[in-house]
Amino acid sequence: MAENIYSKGTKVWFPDKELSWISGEVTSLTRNPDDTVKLVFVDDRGKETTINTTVKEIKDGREGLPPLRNPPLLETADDLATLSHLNEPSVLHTIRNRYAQHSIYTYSGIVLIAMNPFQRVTLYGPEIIQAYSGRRRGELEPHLFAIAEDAYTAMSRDGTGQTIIVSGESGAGKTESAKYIMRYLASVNPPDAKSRARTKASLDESSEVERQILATNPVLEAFGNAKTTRNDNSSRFGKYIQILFDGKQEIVGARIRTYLLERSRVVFQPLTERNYHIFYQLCAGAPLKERKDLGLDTDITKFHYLKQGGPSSTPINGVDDGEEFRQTQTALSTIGISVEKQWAVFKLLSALLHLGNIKITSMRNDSSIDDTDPALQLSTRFLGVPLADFQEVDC
Ligand SMILES: Nc1ncnc2c1ncn2[C@@H]1O[C@H](COP(=O)(O)OP(=O)(O)OP(=O)(O)O)[C@@H](O)[C@H]1O
Repeated sequence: MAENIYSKGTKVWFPDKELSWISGEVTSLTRNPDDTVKLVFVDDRGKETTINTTVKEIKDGREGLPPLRNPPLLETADDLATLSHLNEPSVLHTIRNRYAQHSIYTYSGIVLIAMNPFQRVTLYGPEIIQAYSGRRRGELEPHLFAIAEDAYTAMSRDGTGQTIIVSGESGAGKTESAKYIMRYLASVNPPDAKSRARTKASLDESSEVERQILATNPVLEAFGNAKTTRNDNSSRFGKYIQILFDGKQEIVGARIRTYLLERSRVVFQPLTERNYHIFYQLCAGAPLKERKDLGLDTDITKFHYLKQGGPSSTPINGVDDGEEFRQTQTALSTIGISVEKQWAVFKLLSALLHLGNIKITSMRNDSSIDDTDPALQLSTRFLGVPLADFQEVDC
């Protein structure tokens, strides 16, 4: 019945140019004997809207009828699946209300929706890990740790692999969320341990393999993340991380597969954006001798491949590239890459930077590179390519 869906005082939503959606309510409903219905609404700006419809159209949910608003009690529900009216404005409004109360997570059935807080939040400490470990979903506030715990429990119980998919637009918080999930999994004890959650002290003493797994993050970010207009630390690749457990549910290793690295960024960056972090880290953090040997400079404007984003692209607010370089080196060592190999990689990166500085002179039907071009000499030396061979390559 029309009166059951819309009646005087029923709260609804209207589209709004400024706010996306604005609240309104039914101020009168007239049902005629021929089952036509006249609905009058007033929104929060005082604008009146009249809709002529029929009982059948209301029952069928005709397009164009304003979506219904939920009762206030449900408007901060921690699971969208419990909303009486599940429509776009109700979903957005509930998530917004929760965000205003500092609850950045909301469930939607088995899915966890995360709103990026864009600031440090005290939600991920060892005491919170302890609180979620061994608890069922729904016992505590929605959280990434509850999702990780669910996956861990299902794996232990059923002995089958579990998958957590993290998706969202650029800057939504996927990388951060995946790191917290990894940290959680690296921090919980197997189900038969005396205590499900580690104490703070034993959290600090995580095993070598757990530390190695967590150390993959700074490495992947140094080589695969860059500043973009949307995100200062944007992952320019997709990744599939497998965390491997033994029969006792203890972590024994990890496998990481990466996909579709944005390779073009190495040679070109749009205005305000940067190349991959590692290049800036290397220039800022290489010790004096190595910097000299590799022909690097702390002034990144000396390199064509680093300066195309313009002066506002670097440094990144709150990021010390030199310090990050040391952290990348430590992480590389933790995952077992020798210092010698690390410098072989850094030499290759330096070769790329010098390649970008080679001056190519175009002639009528040809082009040439001057033998004495220092960028040519350095890049070929670091790549181990004879200078003459390089000059002759047809592009
Ligand atoms: N849970 C969080 N707590 C605090 N800050 C966060 C959180 N999640 C994201 N951020 C902030 O938002 C920024 C962007 O997040 P993140 O890099 O995870 O996005 P993304 O979805 O992986 O983006 P991209 O697809 O561009 O890689 C982070 O650098 C961080 O500053």
